[in-house]
Amino acid sequence: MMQQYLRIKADYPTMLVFYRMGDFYELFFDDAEKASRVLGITLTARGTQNGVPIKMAGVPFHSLDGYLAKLVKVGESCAIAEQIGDPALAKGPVERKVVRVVTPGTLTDSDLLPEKSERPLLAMTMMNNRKHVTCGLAWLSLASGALRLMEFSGDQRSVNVRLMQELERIAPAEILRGDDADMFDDISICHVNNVPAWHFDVVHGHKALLDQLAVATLTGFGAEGLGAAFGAAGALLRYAQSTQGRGLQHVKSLSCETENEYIGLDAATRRNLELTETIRGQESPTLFSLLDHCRTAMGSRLLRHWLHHAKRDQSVARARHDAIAALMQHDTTGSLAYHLAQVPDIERITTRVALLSARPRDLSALRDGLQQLPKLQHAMQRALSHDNAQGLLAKLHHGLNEPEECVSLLVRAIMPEPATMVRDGGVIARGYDAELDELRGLSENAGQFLVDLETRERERTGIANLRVEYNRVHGFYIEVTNGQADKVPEDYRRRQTLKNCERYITPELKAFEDKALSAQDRALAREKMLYDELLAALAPFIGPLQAIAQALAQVDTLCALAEHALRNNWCAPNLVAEPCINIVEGRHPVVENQIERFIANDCKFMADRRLLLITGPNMGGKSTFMRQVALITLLAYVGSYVPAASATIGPIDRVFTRIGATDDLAGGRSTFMVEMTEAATIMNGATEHSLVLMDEIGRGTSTFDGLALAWAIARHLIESSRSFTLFATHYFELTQLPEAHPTAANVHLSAVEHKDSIVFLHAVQNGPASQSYGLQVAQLAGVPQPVIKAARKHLARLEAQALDATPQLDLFAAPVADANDDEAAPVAAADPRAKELLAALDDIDPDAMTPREALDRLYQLKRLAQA
Ligand SMILES: Nc1ncnc2c1ncn2[C@@H]1O[C@H](COP(=O)(O)OP(=O)(O)OP(=O)(O)O)[C@@H](O)[C@H]1O
Repeated sequence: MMQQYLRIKADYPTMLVFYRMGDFYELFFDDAEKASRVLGITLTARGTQNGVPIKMAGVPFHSLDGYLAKLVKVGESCAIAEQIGDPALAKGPVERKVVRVVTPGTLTDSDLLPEKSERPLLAMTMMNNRKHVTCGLAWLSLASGALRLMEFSGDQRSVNVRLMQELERIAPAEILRGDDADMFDDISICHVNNVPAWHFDVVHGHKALLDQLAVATLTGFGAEGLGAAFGAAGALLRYAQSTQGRGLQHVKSLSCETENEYIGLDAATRRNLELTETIRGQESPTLFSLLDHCRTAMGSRLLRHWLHHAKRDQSVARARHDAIAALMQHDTTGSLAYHLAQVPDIERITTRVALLSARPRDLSALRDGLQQLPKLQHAMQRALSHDNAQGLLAKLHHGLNEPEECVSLLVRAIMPEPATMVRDGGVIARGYDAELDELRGLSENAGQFLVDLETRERERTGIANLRVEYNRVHGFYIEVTNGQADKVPEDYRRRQTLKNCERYITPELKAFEDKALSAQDRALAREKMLYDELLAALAPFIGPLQAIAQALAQVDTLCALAEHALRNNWCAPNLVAEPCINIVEGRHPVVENQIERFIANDCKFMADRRLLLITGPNMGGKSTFMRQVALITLLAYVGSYVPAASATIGPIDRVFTRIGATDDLAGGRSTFMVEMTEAATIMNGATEHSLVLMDEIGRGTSTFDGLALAWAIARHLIESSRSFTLFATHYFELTQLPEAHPTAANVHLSAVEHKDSIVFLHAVQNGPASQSYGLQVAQLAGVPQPVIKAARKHLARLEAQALDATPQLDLFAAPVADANDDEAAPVAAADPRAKELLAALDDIDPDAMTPREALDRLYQLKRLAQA
């Protein structure tokens, strides 16, 4: 047996091999140790190898999926070796074979997959031509069958940056790369697998794609001219097929993403805008958690995809705006939502049908879900009459046509409420197969036979409490209590003795038992065969079912967006050709739901107003305002309505953000390093169609370095990038920028002082802020009074000094003398007037003065100070 195990293990050296032994799956050697550590199962030993005990750990067969889920979550891959031979016939160990391989990127089991997100498998390769590098990506969501390719090139550095951005966007669960590649060593976002480099052969990859899609050319998919991406696709398909142990008949189409198809969002921006994950890595509150009113998991997954993939092409978003308008106007969302809630995850069920792993309840749910389609079409009818809806909604309406042949097959074949597993029987409907019905009849009629037999035997023996019964272990028997045992006839054979009774069998009952049990076995075998045939018969419907799933997902997502827009009074954005962003009374979509009274703010960018310098107190709402502008812009391009009174937005190619300072200690970068890396990305990538958010750049270093950098960065953005930029800062010196640069303007968030405290108005107003209220905010935050007092004193001194310094901005003036010293002396060193004052004070002997002299001296000191 161990030899057999080692043979299997040799084929799957990097995976955990689960080896079926009776009711358990066992792991051995290092696999056992790792599994026991990750899963918390007991590590034991069995036998020895070369005198060393063989480590072993096992899990019961019925709880395998739960354990697999845990392992996959931590990035482990597993191979499941089942017994495939018949133990009764086997000489030596039963034959075993790996029937299933589970890896993080190739999951299709509903128990192992997250419902609302995809877990794509991605293959990547880089081809070098002198200094020119081309990166090819291919990725596949096995659970939906969506296969995508992409290629980009440039010098090594720019390709690396781009690659990281794409990986953040695609968020693969598992990455494949050639075992010769050393350039992707620093990828830490998911599990990376090395496969032989020759798997990435371009010619072979091209052929693999043609075979997979059953076409003669890839031109129709827009894939002409690709190279490296074909190589990646070849490696990807080979790996995916090997894990499933069969072809991938649901992977039927291909889409090629072009470089500039989507509004570019780099990794930091996706995080900062909290699209689908908060900055702390939680699921809510995010834009996705806010908008996800979807009734199906397909809709939720599509919404998540849309949020990360806003297309630059305005017509895509416009068609969605029109569809939402139609759904809102005719108040169709309620009835649509009701019917959508009855629809199962048709996309993933279809995949399991294609992989022949669909369970009976998948098929009954598919049947019931498909029967909702006419009702959904009916519910959409009214919205269709809306003028704007001729486009997208009409297409989707058509896409929901019921596949009658498929539904009628499922209705005929599957019981209304089938059993969970085919092996338990009770799955195939009555009337579908005459032979099955007959076999079932035989075992089901047993009930009547047994009742009759019981009556007859009671009469024959005169035992009134005699019972005929059945259990799984002993089969059929006649039970007689001990007191009546003397009445038992000759032909009763004892089967079992219990404390109070005896159990017997008769020749007649034995003959019946043989017939009934064999009929049951045959019925189960027949059902299994019919079920397999049914899955095969469903194969032609895979394409149409995938199309229906896509239409359903879109209807669901649009319906969710319409519902949110209705409930929160959002408006339809207007996407235009001239460069501008004009938001009137905009709100932050997430924050407006969290606080009672959100103050709406306008934001206006146009050709001659490109950079807004935002000043204002801490807590004044600067970050919220900047984020809301980015989110409204993005939402408009996603195709959603937006939280504003009106929004007119021109072409946008990328959104960049530099918000908040976080350490990347794991990545070995300090706060300031992260800040500057992000700023560098922005200045290298932003164009005049980009929207840039810069929040307090430069605060991670010394005041003067920071101020100098912030100044230079702002100037670069104004003069070179010419992007639409929101630039929040606490450096008041920067508010002078608009004087020299007319495309920059000052705005500020206002606050008013009330006694010693401060009230934030959260309203964006023109012009720079007058003060920063840092101490008041610190007081609000509970900083102890003595500290506030000391700070206030120190601030007064610093301000006095600043007044004396050159009024013009002088970045490289000498820094303040010892700022920690509480005494006046160091100040005197810097100021000749103070020196004079101090000298005059020194001259005074208060004890030797009359009150009159003292008063005179006081006036003299005052004059000195004012001189
Ligand atoms: N427009 C608004 N209407 C009502 N409340 C708001 C508004 N904007 C912000 N707030 C509230 O003020 C809080 C602080 O906002 P925000 O973080 O944007 O301030 P900030 O100016 O960026 O502060 P800091 O300079 O300290 O980063 C938010 O948590 C929110 O509750």
